[in-house]
Amino acid sequence: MGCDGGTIPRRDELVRVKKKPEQKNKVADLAAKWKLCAITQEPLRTPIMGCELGRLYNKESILEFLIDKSKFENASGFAHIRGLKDVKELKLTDNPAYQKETAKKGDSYIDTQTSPYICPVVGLEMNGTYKFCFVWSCGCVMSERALKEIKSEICHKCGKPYSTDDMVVLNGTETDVDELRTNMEKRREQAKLAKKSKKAQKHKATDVSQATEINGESSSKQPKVETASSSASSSGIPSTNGKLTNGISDKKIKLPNKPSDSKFKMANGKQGDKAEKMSSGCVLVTGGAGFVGSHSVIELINAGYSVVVVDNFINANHETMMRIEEVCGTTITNYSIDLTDKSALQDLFSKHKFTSVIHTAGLKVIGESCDVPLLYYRVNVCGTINLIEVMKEHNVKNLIFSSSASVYGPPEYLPLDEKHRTGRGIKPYGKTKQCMEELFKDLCKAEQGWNIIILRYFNVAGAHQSGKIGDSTQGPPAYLIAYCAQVAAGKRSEVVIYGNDFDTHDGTGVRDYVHVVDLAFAHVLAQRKLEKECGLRIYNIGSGQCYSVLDMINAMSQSSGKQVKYRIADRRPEDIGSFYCKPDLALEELGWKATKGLKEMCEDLWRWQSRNTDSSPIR
Ligand SMILES: O=c1ccn([C@@H]2O[C@H](COP(=O)(O)OP(=O)(O)O[C@H]3O[C@H](CO)[C@H](O)[C@H](O)[C@H]3O)[C@@H](O)[C@H]2O)c(=O)[nH]1
Repeated sequence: MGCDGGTIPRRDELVRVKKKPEQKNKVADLAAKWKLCAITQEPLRTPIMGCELGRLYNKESILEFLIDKSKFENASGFAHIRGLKDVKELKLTDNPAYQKETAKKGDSYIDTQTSPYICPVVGLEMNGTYKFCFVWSCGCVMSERALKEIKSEICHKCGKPYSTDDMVVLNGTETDVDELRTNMEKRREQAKLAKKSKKAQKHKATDVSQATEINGESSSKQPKVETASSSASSSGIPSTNGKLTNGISDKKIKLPNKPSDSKFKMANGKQGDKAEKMSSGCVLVTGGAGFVGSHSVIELINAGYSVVVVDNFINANHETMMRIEEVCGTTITNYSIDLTDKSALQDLFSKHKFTSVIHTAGLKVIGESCDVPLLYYRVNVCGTINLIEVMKEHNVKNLIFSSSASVYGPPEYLPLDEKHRTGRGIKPYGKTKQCMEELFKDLCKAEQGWNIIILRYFNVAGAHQSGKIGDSTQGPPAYLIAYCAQVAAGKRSEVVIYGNDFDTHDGTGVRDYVHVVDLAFAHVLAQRKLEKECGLRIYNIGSGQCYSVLDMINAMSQSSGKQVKYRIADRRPEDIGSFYCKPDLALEELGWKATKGLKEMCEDLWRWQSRNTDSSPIR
């Protein structure tokens, strides 16, 4: 019975042997690297981004990461990503043989051999078996074999020149990553030096011109910061007899007190100061480093307001703040705060006495909002709710809100007036705006004392006349006119016209374009309206003028002196033929109307575009 005769133990039961190291599942590792986002480990989906160390990410995850790094346990591993400028949207080539179904079998089965993407030159699949790279300057992805075979310094996919230092190996070996890190540091150091030398040159130029002035030519000139008119003229804004561009007389600029010390970290690296608490109050501009925000800050300062800026600087640039200061000739207190961080907002409001808030911050790309609606609702809606709650806590009840004409959806009649119904047939971006509009209406009904002006922007175009401020949003342009400017500048090969069979004068889509400086001035007039306790008001901010896609292409060709190439393609799904407004109410109640036409829009945009190429600090 049993084992009484004795069981002979095996050697490994008697002798302690060194355990073999646990074998890594190489297949799973490969799948993770090439199919999952490096930060969140979620399946990769377009738009896919690449960093300078060659890792792959979902754009949504990058945005989430930049908004709140504390949520990510592995944040330290991605410290090299400080903003959207530190990642590139990858231009991948679809694999015609790839079947989505194969890859959609869930967690249990990941086929590492088929990939949705291939090398555009030699057709190899991007599945981890072969080495793949992307070009940092243009984002085009191809296999290493293709690069060896072509041996050219022109990108085969987009035709732009590149250098070998520009190549980023995707999911490379440790040695590759070390090399990439060195290249990244070199690239960043070079950018820093270029910025420094540009600044030094500018100072030199200013010193020379000041010396000339002191030497007699114009020594009677007032220092730049004293009046709005002087800052206006320095920025190229026509200012005659102390009047601003829009015919309203200017006042002295109220300079914010110089910051000294505080627990607050200001975005411009300066320290805040409790003594700075302004008794007279000032205007808070959220998203003040963004496209509309930055121009609004300039117009507000020109009109004599004190301004504080908050921005999360994810999609905006610190350089923009410096340029606004340069254009206005004054320092601007600005903080790097995300509106989803309520406690940071509370700190900010207890530090400053704001009289009103101009709320331009938010995510704004319609197409992207369809891919990542949750993010859009969280940033646009939750961020705004945080802001409103904190405003209420501090009894700040004056608000100007950046809404969008996209709340109207397909027009039932034209031109669109403010009574046109909203909310039907609109995309998530428009829905977030609509949602906030409804909240404001309900809030004003329920609680006394709120003054809220909703500005529904039509198609914003142009840039500041100085050529220093414009739309510095990262990534490919999300709207037509910026696209035209990039084609003129040679950054893109052609404009794709989405449909030429609309019921319009030339068959291409017609829109209502408004110059960003005009639009910014609408915020100044809205601010004045708020001061008169206006309750809830909604205004269309458009020119009321219609221009087609071809009109825009021709105008940009003229302003730039370069032929903007185009080709006709199918309509975008659900695209609208004509979309323009009746801006009469804004004229009646705010005294606002667009003053700048198509030519000025294109000329100003071209000035900005041609001075801000990839080599400049604003990328
Ligand atoms: O590469 C392009 C881009 C656009 N278009 C066409 O150009 C016109 C304008 O298109 P945009 O994408 O520039 O602008 P939309 O009118 O579609 O949407 C814009 O206007 C809205 C308000 O009306 C919102 O403000 C929104 O954020 C903004 O992108 C349309 O006819 C469109 O089909 C092209 O032909 N090719």
